[in-house]
Amino acid sequence: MTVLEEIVAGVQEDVAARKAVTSLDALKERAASLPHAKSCYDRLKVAEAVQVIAEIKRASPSKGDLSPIPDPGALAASYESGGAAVISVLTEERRFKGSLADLDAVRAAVDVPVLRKDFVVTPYQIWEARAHGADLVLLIVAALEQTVLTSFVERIHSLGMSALVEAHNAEEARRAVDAGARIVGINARDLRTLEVDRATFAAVVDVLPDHVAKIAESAVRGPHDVMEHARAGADAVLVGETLVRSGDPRAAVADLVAAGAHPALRALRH
Ligand SMILES: O=P(O)(O)OC[C@@H](O)[C@@H](O)c1c[nH]c2ccccc12
Repeated sequence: MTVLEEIVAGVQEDVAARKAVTSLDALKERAASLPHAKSCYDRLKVAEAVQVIAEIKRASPSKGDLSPIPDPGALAASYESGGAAVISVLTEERRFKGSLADLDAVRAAVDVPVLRKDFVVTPYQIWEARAHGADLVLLIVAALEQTVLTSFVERIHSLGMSALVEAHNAEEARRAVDAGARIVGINARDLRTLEVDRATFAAVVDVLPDHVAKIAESAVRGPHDVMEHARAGADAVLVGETLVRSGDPRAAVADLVAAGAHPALRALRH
């Protein structure tokens, strides 16, 4: 079994347990009582500057515990005040130590769009995302068959949310586009092996048509990496570990945002 398959097996058990407590109808009712999801595409595909998606991440299978996050809402608010365009919240419980409670805390604390980052393998999780106030939902190409991927993208869009469809190589990136994705993430970390290759984004991005919002995910250490991804054509970067370990998350986000808005990049982006 790959790491990805192991994580998905755990997620399936956890979803079954939550389903026994909260019915799909209850989720739908809760979703219907909420304000509409915020649109994300236009915020991420901004000609003037590369945007920052800042992640609330407690732990990971590759690094173990990262940094204690006693108050995810407060951390998200710091990210927002540093200029993050979107806040990503890991909700996978076993390996990333996230939860829907984290998503709730973040949703209550910020106005910017919120991404539910999990291993989505059933439509129930898409309804959960909406019922807990998410605007954007991650889908991982490597975890889903093509027909399922396509139907999940449609479901997310039909609920007024945006799908961030994650690929790790050119074939997966093509599948993301074929599935109707308008926002595609290219992950430098291979979720099957957890190995990181920072050159992945530049190697894969050319597969994506112009209209797609292109997100460089994982292993961004600082402003230099933002500039590098920007030159390769990124519209946004998604950053977790560097921010949660920074000690000053507002300033750390602001540094990345400033790099993304650097005048030298502007000419490239027009
Ligand atoms: O902490 P990093 O290296 O900055 O990475 C953030 C994000 O890209 C990573 O958490 C991630 C990308 N895709 C995922 C899919 C599932 C879980 C986690 C992820």
